[in-house]
Amino acid sequence: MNKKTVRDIDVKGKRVFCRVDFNVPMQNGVVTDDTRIRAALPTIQYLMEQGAKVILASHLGRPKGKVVEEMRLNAVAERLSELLGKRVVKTDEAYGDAVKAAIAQMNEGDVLLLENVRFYPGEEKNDPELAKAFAELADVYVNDAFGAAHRAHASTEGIAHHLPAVAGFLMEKEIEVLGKALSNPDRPFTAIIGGAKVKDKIGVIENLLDKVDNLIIGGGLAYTFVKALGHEIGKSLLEEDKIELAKSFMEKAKEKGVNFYMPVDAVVADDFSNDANKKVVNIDEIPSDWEGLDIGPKTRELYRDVILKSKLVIWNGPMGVFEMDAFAEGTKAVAQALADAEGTYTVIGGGDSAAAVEKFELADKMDHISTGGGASLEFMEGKQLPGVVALNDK
Ligand SMILES: Nc1ncnc2c1ncn2[C@@H]1O[C@H](COP(=O)(O)OP(=O)(O)O)[C@@H](O)[C@H]1O
Ligand SMILES: O=C(OP(=O)(O)O)[C@H](O)COP(=O)(O)O
Repeated sequence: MNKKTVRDIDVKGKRVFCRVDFNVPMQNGVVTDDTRIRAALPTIQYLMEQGAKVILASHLGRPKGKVVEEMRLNAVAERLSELLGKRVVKTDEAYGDAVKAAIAQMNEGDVLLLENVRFYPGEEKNDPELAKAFAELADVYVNDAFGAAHRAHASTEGIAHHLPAVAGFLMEKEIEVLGKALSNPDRPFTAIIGGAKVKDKIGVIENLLDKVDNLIIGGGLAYTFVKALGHEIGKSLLEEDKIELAKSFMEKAKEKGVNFYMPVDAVVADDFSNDANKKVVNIDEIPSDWEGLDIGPKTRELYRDVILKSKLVIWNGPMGVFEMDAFAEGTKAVAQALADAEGTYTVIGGGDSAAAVEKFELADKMDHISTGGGASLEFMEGKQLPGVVALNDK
């Protein structure tokens, strides 16, 4: 990565505004998954050890510029205090005089968490005044919020124009792993793209077709490709306006010598529910009033073989409706193949694929699980992430 990191600057005694992504799931005021908090610990602990005054900032949810009580960061501060074994001070605002006063009380190695930055309308508008108000709190800016790096907001982008601005360790690792995959991959390099909609994955398929040896398609979006081959897909998900695009992707794959893998069979159901009637059919035999909700057993075998023969695999998007146990087998089989693949570097794009490997308790078998769904998708589309671009070059 050609951006400066926390290693490149001296932070002793300095006030460090560190943007993290603590956008974590919560229920009844308790953090239910602290993965993103734990992922930021190396940077926070490093800053503490170096004698910085660590001022953390994050968004939570989408409060749309207003205070939403359930989206306060108090529970996050509590969980962070437990993980650090040190009390984290939490302010009720994210800038202004009260916050400045709290910061003035900090000693070297102390940690303070600001209130949800999205309580202010200027955050998502990247309002220069708000960026300045954040910058006034600190001497240095560190961005460790990979999950929000695709957002050009006041605390992820604007502030970087007012202070020395560097990446944290999580940001560095995410960019290096994904960056290496796209620029200098070990081969065979396989991408597995699933999920609901072709529309959401156009950019990533387009970009990856120039880079991969194998492209595996699954999930709801696969049915538009099946339709493009001329097969009936019953009530399966279809994006009529993307059929031509699906055809062009298959043609492009052929031209480029990319092996394009599609489901050869499917688990179809007579209703979109966990206890629907279901059966396995060949992909060209989907009955007219049934819908494909998972890849079938032959497809699972086929995909497993490709995965086991790869040196690098990137996975984004489930193979079926994995939230329902009846249609989780395909996604589980792919996760299991990744877990079993020895000598294969496995990268899980965030979002539902990360949720799936957690659900199947295979997370510790993966080499890298991205903390950003949208961010890793945009990165894989070949887009520049504003939160990274704004940091100081090496
Ligand atoms: N065959 C299918 N039919 C309908 N929905 C599906 C199918 N396969 C997967 N899905 C749904 O797609 C959703 C995930 O899609 P998406 O948001 O695009 O993935 P990601 O978050 O990994 O980018 C899941 O909720 C899953 O249930
Ligand atoms: O959870 C996030 O996105 P993700 O679910 O795509 O990983 C990030 O915190 C970004 O949140 P946002 O999509 O509300 O900007």
